[in-house]
Amino acid sequence: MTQRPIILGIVGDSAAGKTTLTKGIAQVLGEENVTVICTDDYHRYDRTQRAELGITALHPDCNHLDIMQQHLSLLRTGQPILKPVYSHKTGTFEAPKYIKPSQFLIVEGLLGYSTRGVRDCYDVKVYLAPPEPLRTQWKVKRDTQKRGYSAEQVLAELQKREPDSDQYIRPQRSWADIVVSFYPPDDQLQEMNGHLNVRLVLRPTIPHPDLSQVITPSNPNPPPAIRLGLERDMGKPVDVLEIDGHATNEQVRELEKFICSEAPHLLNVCNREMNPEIGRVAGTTGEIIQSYPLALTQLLIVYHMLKATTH
Ligand SMILES: Nc1ncnc2c1ncn2[C@@H]1O[C@H](COP(=O)(O)OP(=O)(O)O)[C@@H](O)[C@H]1O
Ligand SMILES: O=C(COP(=O)(O)O)[C@H](O)[C@H](O)COP(=O)(O)O
Repeated sequence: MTQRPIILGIVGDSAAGKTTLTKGIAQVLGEENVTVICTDDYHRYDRTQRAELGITALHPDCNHLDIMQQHLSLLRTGQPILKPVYSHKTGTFEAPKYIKPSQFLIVEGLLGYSTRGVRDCYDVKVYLAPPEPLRTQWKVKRDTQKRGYSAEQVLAELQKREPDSDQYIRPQRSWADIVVSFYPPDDQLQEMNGHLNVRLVLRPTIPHPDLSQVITPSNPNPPPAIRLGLERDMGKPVDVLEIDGHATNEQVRELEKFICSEAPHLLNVCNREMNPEIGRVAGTTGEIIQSYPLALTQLLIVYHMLKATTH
């Protein structure tokens, strides 16, 4: 049993859902067992300086990626760090914070997989890739409600950032063990967060549970609510698991039980009475999000984190 912290990376563009997923996973693992780090704290310039220099927060040069990597290497061996603190409220830096990692460490942010050295620090790597229209909707909502921007400012900022998103953020998808995309059914972009489907790209870079034992191919018309397929992602073969927001409790339970039976450490997590919270999480704007697709995504990620403790 390993003594060092198990490190989960959650990377994705701004408002892709990193903080929300992080919170859900920390809830499942027990918040007292989890340390969370947001790599926005490693921004090199504050908001005013970025505006003066005409650089976006997404550009590698706008972040102390070398220090971030040093810190992750220290945390990986259980050592403490003095982490910088960036405030989204004021757009400035605050006093650094002493951080000693607990049993699990979640590192979430924009550029977490941008160098080889930093990628080597994680046990499990997740990339969040909602469809761009949904991310825009999420970003406008959050940044107007929580960060004091107008909708016009957010849309203009997204446009300004697009070249950096394309060049530096999205390519990181290729390094992830699991790519998570929540998406609205039938491409309807309404406010239906409770019923979003999820598409999980499972790369063979970590050993996933053999889901083909429990999800068998069936008549595609109408498509079943839980589907498993073999596809290509960025040119490489991957398994793709899709769970619809309208999947029934019974269908979800079967998959949940199978994943739980594969990892004895998950027994506590899998007991719904002990974990009524599974799949329920407060979004960064305070709303309660509860869905089976989210619950199963959390469960699969936690499965890998707990498996990593036994290596
Ligand atoms: N899985 C989800 N289901 C529904 N809404 C979500 C989900 N993830 C994120 N959101 C919405 O998107 C907003 C931005 O998400 P957040 O977690 O703050 O993104 P990030 O940390 O990547 O910038 C949240 O305030 C929430 O309203
Ligand atoms: O893109 C992000 C990252 O945060 P998140 O991934 O949570 O959206 C922020 O906009 C920058 O950190 C700049 O900060 P600010 O908006 O405070 O200038």
